[in-house]
Amino acid sequence: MREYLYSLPSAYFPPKDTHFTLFPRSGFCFLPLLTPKQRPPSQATVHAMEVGGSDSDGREFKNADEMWREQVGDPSKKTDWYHQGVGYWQGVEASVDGVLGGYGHVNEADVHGSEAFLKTLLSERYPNAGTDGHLVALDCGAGIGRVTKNLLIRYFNEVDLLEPVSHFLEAARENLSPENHMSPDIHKASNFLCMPLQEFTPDAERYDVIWVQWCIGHLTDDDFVSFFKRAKAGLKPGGFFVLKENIAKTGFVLDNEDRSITRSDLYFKELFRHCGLHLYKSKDQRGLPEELFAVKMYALTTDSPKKVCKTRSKGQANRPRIIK
Ligand SMILES: C[S@@+](CC[C@H](N)C(=O)[O-])C[C@H]1O[C@@H](n2cnc3c(N)ncnc32)[C@H](O)[C@@H]1O
Repeated sequence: MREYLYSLPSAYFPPKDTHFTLFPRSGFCFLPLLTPKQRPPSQATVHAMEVGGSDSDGREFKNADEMWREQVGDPSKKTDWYHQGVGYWQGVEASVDGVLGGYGHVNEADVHGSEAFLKTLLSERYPNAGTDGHLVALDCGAGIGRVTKNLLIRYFNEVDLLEPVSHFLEAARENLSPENHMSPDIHKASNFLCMPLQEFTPDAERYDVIWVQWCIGHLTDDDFVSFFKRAKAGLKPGGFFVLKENIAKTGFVLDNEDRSITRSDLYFKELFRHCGLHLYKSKDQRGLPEELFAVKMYALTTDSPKKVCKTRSKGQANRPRIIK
């Protein structure tokens, strides 16, 4: 499986068919793309987590289980995993460019894509929000408050920010201070919570939307599932999650530098099932540079989608029937 791997090329001249790891943090990490011929048989017929993956040094794993056992197989390794993940971001400048791994220029496309998705969701699920609602959102792994400042604060009356890296959170507090944004009396950043997702439990039914963008890769599968299970209780009735993430073409890609994994669409869907969440809608983010991972937005609900009422087909409706 690994014969398509080549030694890492010059960082500045990636050969064709290489792939930046989502935010090529240091800018030195290129991962090979699988060509169609090299792809594993068919993910549809294989359990998503049984599909192999690779890491940023070109190592291949048989399946996710093998990778997780090696990375976080005992409690001290798991502590190291989270310590190194947060440690990585502690060394990053508190700026848009910093939280976007040197790709600050994708901010605009990202915000546009998110806004279109959010608007559709709000109009479908909160048609009266503009007139009689008081909407509250949670921005998870909020960094310097980029998503809140450019998007959430315009649609929600209150936004809470959760972020484990204190210098990012302090920058967010500054960026979102009442004098730095419009109409602070009706739209405000309320709580700044310095904490990682795996330790967080929200207040019951506080949020209409819980937004999780570009941070869930830091969580192990177990913590992913237990986070969403706890966070469900933090949603108001009718509320929903938005998860916006990088998508691996197949299986997963482990980033050895910042201790995160990029999961495939099928991998995510399997985790959603474990969380007891329903996929309400999803959308691909467009307009990002080609060398980056694909990015997808998922809207997830705790209630199952409404059953489609079966109407009789025209053929049946017009057919003579016995009057009972
Ligand atoms: C790529 S940045 C994205 C920041 C923000 N969501 C945005 O889109 O601008 C990743 C963020 O995840 C945060 N992070 C790392 N480990 C985390 C964890 N265990 N729980 C929550 N956030 C974490 C980092 O500190 C960093 O702010």
